[in-house]
Amino acid sequence: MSTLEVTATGAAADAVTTHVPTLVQDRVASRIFAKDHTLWGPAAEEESAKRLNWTGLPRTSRHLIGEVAALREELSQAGYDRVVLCGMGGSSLAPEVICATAGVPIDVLDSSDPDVVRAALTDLDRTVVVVSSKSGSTVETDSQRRAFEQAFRDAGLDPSARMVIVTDPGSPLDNDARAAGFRVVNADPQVGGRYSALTAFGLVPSALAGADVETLLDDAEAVSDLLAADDDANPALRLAAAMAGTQPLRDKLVLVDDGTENVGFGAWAEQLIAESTGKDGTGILPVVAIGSAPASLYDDGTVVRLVATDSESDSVGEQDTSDAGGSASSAASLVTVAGPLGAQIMLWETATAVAGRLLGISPFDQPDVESAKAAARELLDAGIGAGVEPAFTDGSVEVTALGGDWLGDATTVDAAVDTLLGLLDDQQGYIAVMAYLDRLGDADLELVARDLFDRTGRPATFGWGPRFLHSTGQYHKGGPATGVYLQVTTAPTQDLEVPGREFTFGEFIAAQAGGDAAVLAEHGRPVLRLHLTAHDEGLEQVRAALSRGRA
Ligand SMILES: O=P(O)(O)OC[C@H]1O[C@](O)(CO)[C@@H](O)[C@@H]1O
Repeated sequence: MSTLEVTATGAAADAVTTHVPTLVQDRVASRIFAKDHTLWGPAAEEESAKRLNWTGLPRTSRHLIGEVAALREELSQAGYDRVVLCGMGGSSLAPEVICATAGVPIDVLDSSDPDVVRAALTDLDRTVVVVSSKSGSTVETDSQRRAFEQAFRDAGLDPSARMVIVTDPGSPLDNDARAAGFRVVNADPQVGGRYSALTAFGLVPSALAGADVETLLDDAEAVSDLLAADDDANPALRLAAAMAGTQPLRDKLVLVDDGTENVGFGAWAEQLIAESTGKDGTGILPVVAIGSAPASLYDDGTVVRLVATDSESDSVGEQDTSDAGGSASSAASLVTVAGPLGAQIMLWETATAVAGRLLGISPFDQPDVESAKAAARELLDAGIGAGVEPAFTDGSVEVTALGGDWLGDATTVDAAVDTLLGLLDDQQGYIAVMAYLDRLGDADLELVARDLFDRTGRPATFGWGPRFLHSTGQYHKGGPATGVYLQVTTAPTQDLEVPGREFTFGEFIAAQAGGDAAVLAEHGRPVLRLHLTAHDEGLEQVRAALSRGRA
C-alpha cells in the first residue's frame, strides 16, 4: 500500500475524471521526472530548464546527511544548542515544518521588524546561526546576517565559528562568505526556492536542529516512482486535477489540518502553491483554515483535509465519487490527503508543477515578487515619509487608502474597514490581511481571518509581513483581481541599525509595506493600511474593527 493517499469527491472528483486520463496520455508525470522543460510552453522553457532538479533530490541530497551530522556533532561539542535560521520563503518555510513535525526547536527569523530582529540577538554564546539565501541578495536575510555578525563581534565572539551559510554556488553570498572564512554549504542551483525543501535549504538547518532528515529523504524516495508514473492512480495527477482542474475553476484551496502529523504543513504548501500559480491573472489561492474550520466553510472553493497517515481514509480510486453527497464531509469539492512529510513534499511539488500546466502558466517563476522588491528599494531611496499621505488618524491608528478613491467619507477605522469590505465581490472575492507585526508576540491576531469570513462569507487569508511577500504576495499581485487588501503596520518600540547599510530595519520594513501596497495599487487593487502609532492600543482598535459583526 502506498504511504500516500489522495481521495477526491464532488467537483474535485469530476476534475480527476476529466483531466487525469489526458495527463496520463500526455505522459506528463514521467516527463517531469525526466526533466522535460517543454511541458509549460515556450515562454516558460528558459526558467523551467533550470528548475527541475527537485525531482531527483531524494537521491542527490543523500551526501548532506553525513556532512550535516558531523557538523551538528562539532557544534554541539562546542556548546551551541540553539539554532537560529535566517531566511525567507522557500529558504525558511520548509525547515520550519520539518522541525515542527520532528518536534525539535529552531528559531526561524524571517522578519525585518526591528523589535523582532533584536529579540533574536540573544543567548549568543549558545547560538549557531544558519543564513540561507539561494540568490544571496534577499535584503531581509542579508540584513539579518549583518545584524548577527555585528552582535557576535560586539560580544567578543567569532562570527565565522558560529554561522553557517547555505547558498547557491557562485552567489554573492557564497563568494563573500568563503572569502571571510565562513562555513558554506552549497545547494543545488537547479532547484527554485519554493521547491527547495529537500535541498540543503531544507536539510541543513533542520538536521542541525536535530531532525531526522534521512527518514525524510527515505519517505520521499519511497514515492518517487509512484509520482513519476503515467498512471490513473498517480496521486500527484489526481491532486493536480483537483487543485486546478475544476470547471468552473474553484480557485480557493482551503487547507484544513484534520489530524495530520505534519505540523504547520499549510504554511509551506501555501508558498509552494500561491507563488507557483498566482500569475497572468489566474492561480490557486491557498486559504490556511484557522482552527478547526468546517469543511463546508467555502462553497466556491475546494477543501483539502490533511489527515493522519494512519487514518482510515480509503486509498485512491476506491472512493472517488462525483456525488457530493457521497463524501465524508459536506464540502461540494473535497480532497483528503494523507502521508508522511517527505512523501507529501514530493507529492505537492509534483502536483503543483502539473497544476501549472493545467492553468497554462509557468510554476517556476515569480515575476511580481520582484516588482514589490523594486518598489521597496525606490521608497528606501526616496527616504522615509515617501509614499501616500494618510487619510486620517483615529485614536492610535493612522488610516491610509490606496488603489483608488474608494474610502469615501469614512473618518473612523470601523468605517474604513466597512468600506473596504463593501468592495468585495460576493462570488469570487477574498480578503488578504497582511500584518507586518511580531508573528509570535501578536499571534492571536490571525483569528481575525475567521471573524472576517463569518462577517462576509468570503475567504480571508492572513499573512505575516514580510514573510507573505515571498508566498501569497505573488498571487495578490499576479493572480486574479478579486482581492481586497488590509495592511497592518506598526511603529517599532525601538529601531535597529542595519550594519553597513544606509537604512534601518524600521525604514526597511516600512518600505516593504509601502512598496507592496504601491504595486497592488498600480494593479488597481484596493489597499487599506492601518498603521499603529501605539502598538497595544492600536492593535486593540484594529482587532475590534475586524471582529465586529456582519456589516
Ligand atoms: O533564497 P533567496 O534567494 O533568499 O529567496 C528567498 C525567497 O524569495 C523568493 O525568491 C521570492 O519570493 C522565493 O522564491 C524564495 O524562496
